[in-house]
Order: sequence, then C-alpha cells, then structure tokens
Amino acid sequence: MAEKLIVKNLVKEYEGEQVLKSLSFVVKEGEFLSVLGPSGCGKTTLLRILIGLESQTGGKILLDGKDISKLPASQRGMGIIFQNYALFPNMTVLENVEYALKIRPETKTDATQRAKRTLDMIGMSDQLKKRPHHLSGGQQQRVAIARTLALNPSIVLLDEPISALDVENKEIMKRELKDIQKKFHSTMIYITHDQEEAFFLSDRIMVMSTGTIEQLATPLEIYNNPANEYIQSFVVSHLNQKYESLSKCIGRL
Ligand SMILES: Nc1ncnc2c1ncn2[C@@H]1O[C@H](COP(=O)(O)OP(=O)(O)OP(=O)(O)O)[C@@H](O)[C@H]1O
Repeated sequence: MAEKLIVKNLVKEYEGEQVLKSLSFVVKEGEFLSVLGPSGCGKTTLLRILIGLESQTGGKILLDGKDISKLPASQRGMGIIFQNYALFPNMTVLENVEYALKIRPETKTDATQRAKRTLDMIGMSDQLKKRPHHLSGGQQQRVAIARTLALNPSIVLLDEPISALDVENKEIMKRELKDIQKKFHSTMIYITHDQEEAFFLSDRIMVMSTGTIEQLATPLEIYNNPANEYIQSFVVSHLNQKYESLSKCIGRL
C-alpha cells in the first residue's frame, strides 16, 4: 500500500508546554488507522492539526507526497466527521448532503445526482425527504458520513463518531463503518478512547499516552506483543478484564 499521509516530528506547544512531543507516523492508502488514548493525551489536538484547524509548533505533514503543513483547511481536501453530526436541522437529508456539493464549482453541476448516489451507497435512499430530527442517532450519523464522503475527500478523519450513540446503535454503526470504508476505498483516521472500538475497526492502532506514541501496530500485534507496561495495562489488561467479566456473566446464565 502506498504512503498516503506522512507525519514527521510533529510538535504542538500550548503556553510553552508540549502536548504533542515529536510524533512521527505513516498512514497507508486505504488504511483504517485508529488513534487510541485516554482523555488529554492529545488526540483532538493531533486531528485539528492534521485537518488544518490548528497550526503545529514544529514538524511536517505530507499528503500524497505534498507538503501540506502550512495549507489552510479548505485546501487540504480532507473530510471530518464529528460526534455530534452537525447537520442543518432545517434541511432534508438530501439537502444536507447536496449543500456542500453545491457551493463548490467542481461538484455544483451534478450535486443532486452525486448526493443521491452517495446516500444510496450508505443505505439512506429511502429517507431523502426527512429532516434530521425525524431520524435516529445512527441514521443522522450516516447522513453526516454521506455528506463527507460525497466530496470524495483524500482522507476521512473521524472524531469519536459513535460515542454519543446508545449501545445497540453503536454496534450497528461499528459494522457499517467498516463496510462503508471498504465500499468507498477511503483512508480513515479514527480518534477514540475505546479499546474495543479500536480493536474491532482498525487495520492498525496508534496508541498514545500524554503527547507520545507508545505503539503503532495491528490489533493482533499489540495484543500479543505489547510494547511496554503502559500498553499492557491500558490495552491488554483492559480487554482481558472486559472479556473475563463478560464470560462470568454468561457463565451465570
Ligand atoms: N487551546 C488550548 N490551550 C491550552 N491547552 C490546550 C488547548 N487545547 C488542548 N490543550 C491541552 O492539550 C492536551 C491535549 O488535549 P486534547 O484535547 O488534544 O486531548 P484528547 O486526547 O483529545 O482528550 P479528550 O479525549 O478528552 O478529548 C490537554 O492537556 C489539554 O488541556
């Protein structure tokens, strides 16, 4: 797989304090990479810098071999999906997806067709005329995903996109996200603090502690060969404990 995104020695300081301490990593074309870490480790800061909403203190970001470190967000061609969907409440499902397409000269002419095609691929073609408040949380998130993917972004960044959903919808969306990624051949960077989500979804996981990368590997590699005590406790023991309590519950049934 080709190298889609290269991050070199990325540093971010706030008031003289380093919250990202020289991060270097590569995301491959078509890969699903999760950035997993506890609250405050720097996940959101990293995502905001990648997309261009925040500037880095030092380091470089290359997208398809081109240095985008200083480009504004509007010229990076990346897509972002947030936890809160951020749909326009007064627009229908179709209008929500059409909107971003219509304001760009390159997608203006076939905006409606493109929006319909994307919504169809995401399984929402029977909901086109509904407004967001008539949809479930999972359906709203699907519209938000369609809106982002319709623009054919170079990379999709997802900021804890399913954490606001109830347990049942979370499980459904987890499976759907994997299917959607395959269908659209997207490169995705998924921010989460949830070990199980990261293990279920990812080709590789980048585990962070405060401002640093502790391990970047496949879920299996991380589980079988945790790089250090931090990974052992934050990832491996956590998952083992979850499965232990689950088997105890099942044993009692
Ligand atoms: N604008 C800011 N000014 C000063 N410090 C900030 C700012 N934004 C973030 N930080 C600090 O940077 C560190 C990383 O924050 P960040 O929000 O990136 O973490 P996170 O891993 O995304 O956490 P969470 O999962 O809770 O969102 C924290 O110590 C935070 O207090």
